[in-house]
Amino acid sequence: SLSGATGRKVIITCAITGAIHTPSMSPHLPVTPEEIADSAVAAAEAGAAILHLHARDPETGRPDQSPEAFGRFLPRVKQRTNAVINLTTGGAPYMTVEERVQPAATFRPEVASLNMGSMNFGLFPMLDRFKDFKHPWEREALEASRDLVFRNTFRDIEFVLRTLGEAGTRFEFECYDTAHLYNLAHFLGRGLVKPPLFIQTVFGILGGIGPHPEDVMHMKRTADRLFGDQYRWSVLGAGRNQMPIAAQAAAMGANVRVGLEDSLWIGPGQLAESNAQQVRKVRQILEGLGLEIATPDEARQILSLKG
Ligand SMILES: C[C@H](N)CC(=O)CC(=O)O
Ligand SMILES: [Zn+2]
Repeated sequence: SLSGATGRKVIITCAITGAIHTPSMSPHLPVTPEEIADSAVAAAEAGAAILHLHARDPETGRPDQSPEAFGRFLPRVKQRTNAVINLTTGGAPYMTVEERVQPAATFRPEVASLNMGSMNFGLFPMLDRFKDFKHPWEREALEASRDLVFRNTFRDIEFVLRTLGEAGTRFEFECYDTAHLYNLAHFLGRGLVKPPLFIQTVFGILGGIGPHPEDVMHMKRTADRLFGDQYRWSVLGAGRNQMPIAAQAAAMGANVRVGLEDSLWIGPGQLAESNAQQVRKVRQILEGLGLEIATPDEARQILSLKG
């Protein structure tokens, strides 16, 4: 059964590389198609049921949202694991929604991320922590985030829902604040999204809600009120908040997301050596709470995925 002998089955999502962190920040950030594929498979072997994937230019590490870039590692990942594939439609926050939707429209994954509102996306504070950059685009991207609006209008969101929904792709609804939960409720009210809703509440990104335990409570209370049992809750904490947020929320019934997309760390001032290392750490925390890890097929059942 999905609620194991001792505890509930918890879905671990691992976000392998993302588009926020840059290669000079950590030698362990997967950049090339080989690195992304190997890291994804290792994360699945460590216990991740869902793999959230972005692509990068192998030379510069710059985010690359072209279907070709995803095609360089996806077949290899699918050959080596039956983990659920979750392709980003967020891309990098400065890309257009037409560009951002291309990989998922091409590969029709079981899951695609969907950002539920427009927001400031403050990456520039990382310039206080990281000083030396190999590639000029790295510092430029962080600096540019002072003026950056991550655009996700109601028309953009509807466009992604219609473009991908037709192919049976379901969504990881990225909610960075309570407003985004209300936006999701709006689309539920219009029948444009179907329960169970996989809601990924995001904590600690500058421009979104903070990482305080009361912020976690506030997002959960709001989601419970708006969606009742029609949603499956998951949390991600950015940076140093990753494991504390996972621990608190898992004890309250949440699924969890880890990965180098969301945090480069494994401990205070200690860079994580791999995505799998973060999966093993969060797994330890979850099993310490008496919880069991969901397999990919159990995750498909919990989230009603097309499989
Ligand atoms: C905070 C995360 N970067 C949220 C994210 O993963 C967005 C996406 O890819 O669509
Ligand atoms: Zn992402």
